[in-house]
Order: sequence, then C-alpha cells, then structure tokens
Amino acid sequence: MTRPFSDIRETIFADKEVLSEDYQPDTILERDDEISAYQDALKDVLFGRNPSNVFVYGKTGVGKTAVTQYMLQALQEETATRDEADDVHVRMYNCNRGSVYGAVRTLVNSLREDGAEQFPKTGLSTEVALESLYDEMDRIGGTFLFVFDEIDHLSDADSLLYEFPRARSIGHLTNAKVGVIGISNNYRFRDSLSPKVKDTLMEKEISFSPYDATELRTILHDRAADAFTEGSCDESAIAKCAALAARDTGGARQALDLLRTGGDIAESRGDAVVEDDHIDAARETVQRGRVTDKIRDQTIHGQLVLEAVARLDHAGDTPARSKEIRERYEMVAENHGHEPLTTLKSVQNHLSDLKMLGFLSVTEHNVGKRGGSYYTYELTLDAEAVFDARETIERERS
Ligand SMILES: Nc1ncnc2c1ncn2[C@@H]1O[C@H](COP(=O)(O)OP(=O)(O)OP(=O)(O)O)[C@@H](O)[C@H]1O
Repeated sequence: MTRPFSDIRETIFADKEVLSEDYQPDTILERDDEISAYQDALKDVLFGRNPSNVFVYGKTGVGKTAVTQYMLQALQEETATRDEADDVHVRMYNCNRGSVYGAVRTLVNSLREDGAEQFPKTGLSTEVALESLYDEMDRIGGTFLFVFDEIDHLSDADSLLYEFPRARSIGHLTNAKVGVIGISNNYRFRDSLSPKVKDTLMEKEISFSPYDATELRTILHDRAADAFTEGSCDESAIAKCAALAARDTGGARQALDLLRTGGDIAESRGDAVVEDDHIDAARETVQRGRVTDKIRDQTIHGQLVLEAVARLDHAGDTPARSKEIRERYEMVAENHGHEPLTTLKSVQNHLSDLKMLGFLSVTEHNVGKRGGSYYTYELTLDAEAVFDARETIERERS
C-alpha cells in the first residue's frame, strides 16, 4: 500500500473555508433594504452624535449577524476618515445563556489594557461591574457600540437595556457615548420587555425576512465561485440547495450547509462534480445538525424541559401532564448542575414555547360536566435526537 494520505489531492474544493459558518463574506447580497435601514439607524455616529439603539430581528440564518458585522466594519472605516466623528469601538457579545453580570464583565475585560487585572467572575454586584465598564469607556473615550447577539437569552435583559441608553444623561459617562444593538430570532422577546425599555431599545427596528429560492441561489452562486474549483459544482446542485432551504428555513446557513456537505459527499465518493444526488444525500446530515442548532437556540431551562420530555418519552411515559414533566425536569436540571425554576407556571411557559416551535404536540383533555380541562404533552421528534443534541451542547459548554 502507498503511504497513507500521499495520494489524496484536493479536487473539488478550491477554498472550502468560504462555505464555513465563520466565513465573513466581503459582499452582502440581496439585503439592500436592510443595509439601507442600518445605515439610516447608525448615521448619527458619523457626526459625533449619540448612536440610536437598534433592534435586529429575523429567523435563523437570514444574515442578521453577517450584515451587522459588515455594517459596523464599514462604519468604523468611514469614521476613521472623518474629523468630526469619534473613534468607534465595537464589541460583540453572544448572550447564550448568560447573565447581565457576565455580559458586563466580558465587556469590561475586553476594554482593559493587555495584561491588566481581569474583572472577577463572582463576588461583586452588577452595579459595580457597570461602574467599572463606564470607567473603562470614559478612559478610552469615543463611541461604543455593544452588540448583544441572541439577546433574548440574557437573563434580565430588561435591566441592561434600561441602563445603557441612560448612562450618559444621568452622568455615568462623560467622555464616551454608547449605543446598543440587540439581535434576536425570537419575535416575542419584544413583548417581554418593560414599556420603558421598549421605547428606547426599539428606537430603530430592522426586520430581516427569510430568503426566497432566487435570493439564496444568488448568494450560493457567489460563494460557490470561490469555494469550488472551476466546473466542479453543477449549477443545478446550487439551485437544489437554494430551493430546499427556501422551502424549509429560508436561511442562507442551511443552504450553505447543504452545499458544503454535498461537496464533502462528492469528494468522499471520488466524484469530480457536485451534482443533485450529492445534495439529496446531504439533506439528512444537515437535518440532524439543524435539530441541534434549534435546541441550542433555546434558553437553558427550555432545553432542560425538552430533555425532561425526551426522557419521559424514552421510558414510555408520554403523553405526560405538566406536573409529571416538572418532576422530571427538576431531576434533569439538578443532574446538569442547574437550579430548577420553582413554579409550575414557568415550566408550563416553556412547554408552550416548545410547542410553538414544533418540538412538542399538545392534547387537551376535558374532564367532568363542569368543563375542567388539562393538557398532555408529547415529543414530536426522536428522543435520541434530543439526547444527542443536548450532549453536543453540554460538551461545547464545558
Ligand atoms: N446576504 C448574504 N450574503 C452573503 N452571505 C450571507 C448572506 N446572508 C447570510 N449569509 C451567510 O449565511 C450564514 C448565516 O448568516 P448569519 O449568521 O448572518 O445569520 P443570522 O441571521 O445571524 O442567524 P442566527 O440568528 O442563527 O445567528 C453566514 O455564513 C453568512 O455569512
């Protein structure tokens, strides 16, 4: 046998990185309206004015993060050329399951000079953390734009969002200005905020709609030109990825996943060109990954409630009532080292969210003449798929 690896050649991919999740495209296609809304929302920064707060929402994979990064980079480049504009400092924070304290602490540390003492993980109050943040911001000066991705995952987002927009007017900041950009794919997040916060955070709302097949095709076509060697990706395979993703999530991430996985499959089969049947084969793999992503998008307690239903399902104990699910949820939460939510109502709220997202189905049961009723819940996906996803997510966290 020849030496392992020695006869493997790159054939299909010219630059596979271009199809990866982390790749930041140079150009954003098919989002002209959103780009112009963003430009409008942030243009005050060019004139040294306090930035408006921006709330960006839309389903997963529709370009919220990509467009935000693109706009902020363009803004930084433009302000650097203008005398009247302050320096713009951008910090992006993913709120996945975090607390306000954790968010502020991360921001403080990111602003401290290299080698400076890190802000403590515990032991201080959020107020102290905020004071330190304001000190750092005033020391540096300029305009700060804090991007909170998945802002709906932040416990007590309301208090943070109340705080920042007022920091300057109540004298916490003198030398610095601050704007908040909140990104979310949970349309109901808005309703959970207090009216005062709604008024300030929602100064500018930018809504991203799902892509249609034609738009996705344009995006994929552009990426494929760099990702694949010439002639190694069939135009009809691209159209197929676009059509499948448009019918399902309307997200570019799913379309790109299909194309990359299709390329992997073609490569592993030793085929020279990515064609429709490679995309068909990619569908199942991508689908499995999507379940994990969808679960990852839920708050930690939403995930634990889902895992509890999956454990009941696995033991043949579904359909189950919310009380039974709550008992199992408490065990699951403790096993994973989380303090369980204390009220039945909060578990029921998670059950209704999980139902809305299509993870669970619900049956209403009417009892007695007086018309009392109760609900039972069942899992709509495979319990094993939930266990696999939860394991992956727990592994990532540790
Ligand atoms: N208009 C576009 N042009 C080029 N690439 C795009 C476009 N929209 C999305 N993408 C690509 O699709 C992928 C997903 O986009 P992005 O991360 O911005 O989605 P998102 O809306 O922030 O989703 P989520 O809410 O799941 O984080 C990224 O790899 C991004 O580069």
